[in-house]
Amino acid sequence: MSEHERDLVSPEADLDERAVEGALRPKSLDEFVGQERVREQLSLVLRSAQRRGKAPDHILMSGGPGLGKTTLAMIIAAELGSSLRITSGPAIERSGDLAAVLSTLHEGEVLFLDEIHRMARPAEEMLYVAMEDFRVDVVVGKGPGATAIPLDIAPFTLVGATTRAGMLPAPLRDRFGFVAHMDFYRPDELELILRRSAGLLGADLAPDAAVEIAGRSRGTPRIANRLLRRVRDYAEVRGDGRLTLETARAALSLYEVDDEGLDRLDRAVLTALLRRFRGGPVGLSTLAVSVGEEPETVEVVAEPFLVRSGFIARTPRGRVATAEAWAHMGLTPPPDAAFGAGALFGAAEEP
Ligand SMILES: Nc1ncnc2c1ncn2[C@@H]1O[C@H](COP(=O)(O)OP(=O)(O)OP(=O)(O)O)[C@@H](O)[C@H]1O
Repeated sequence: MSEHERDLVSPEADLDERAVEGALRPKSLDEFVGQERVREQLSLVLRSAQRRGKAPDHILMSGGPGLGKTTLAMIIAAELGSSLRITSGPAIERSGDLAAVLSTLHEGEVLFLDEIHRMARPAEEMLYVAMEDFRVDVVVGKGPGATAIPLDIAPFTLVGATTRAGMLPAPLRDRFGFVAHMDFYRPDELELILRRSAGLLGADLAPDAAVEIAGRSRGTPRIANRLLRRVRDYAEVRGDGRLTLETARAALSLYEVDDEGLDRLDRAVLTALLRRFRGGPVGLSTLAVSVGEEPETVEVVAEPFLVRSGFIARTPRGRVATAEAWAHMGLTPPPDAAFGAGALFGAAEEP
């Protein structure tokens, strides 16, 4: 499977794609589609801070890639009328890296720290103090002679983002005044996002084509916008430029993204599980070998969405196809199919 094919339904983006995405980002909370609860909560946090004339509490956003965390961080800064500084956990390898960022912040600035769970441990401790007391202790010298020189920093608001809130140490989590949990988007929300993006791209998107693309976008705005760009390409080259239902279907079938948003790898895994292993249970490695992939690829790339969509269940005895998987692939389950024989009943998840 080529990189390009897989990229179509991956929730991650490379630098080139992020540059393209910039043009499609909503600029205010009102423009931000979906996540109603988060939007309402956030709006309250920001308004009350503005009334008090203070920087709002630190904000943690948790949720998968492509759900709009960076976009929201930009909106927070814009709503507060302040500027945004962006860094990420992997970029902070030593506490000095963090000290350099913190000590150059201006009053009221918003610091967006993406993938905060991947920050170096010593930097974490420095961040605790900075968040609570707006102070950085800079250590000068080494060994027994080392001394910590306290340095005041400007009051700021930290916006941390993580795909795994559970992986954050409790002392760090506790220092956030508000945690925004970002969920996958409903198809009607994705439809709105697609219409908005089409408008910005100057594309003529038919309402039923928006429904079609939304249904294949895995609940993720980034994937929706990406599929929209591919359908637009197709419409421009092979059609008259209009994004009709027919064009959307033809384009997505060419790119092998099916009506549930499964791509070739997803379908290969399901086909192997159903045809070769009669729906399982089968171990991850055996399943991976049968589709010619590394177990890790199957586990990390394909499985999470297959499990989330209810096509595969992870049981202590291995992977099992559900009734939905048989139906989606247009196959008839054998009478002794695992999902019917109580294999799923009461089964705990495999670690
Ligand atoms: N609620 C939304 N309304 C409209 N567009 C959205 C929304 N959420 C995300 N998008 C669009 O989806 C794309 C990806 O969003 P964003 O970069 O904010 O995701 P992210 O959660 O920060 O992802 P990552 O963790 O990979 O950085 C952007 O082009 C953005 O404009």
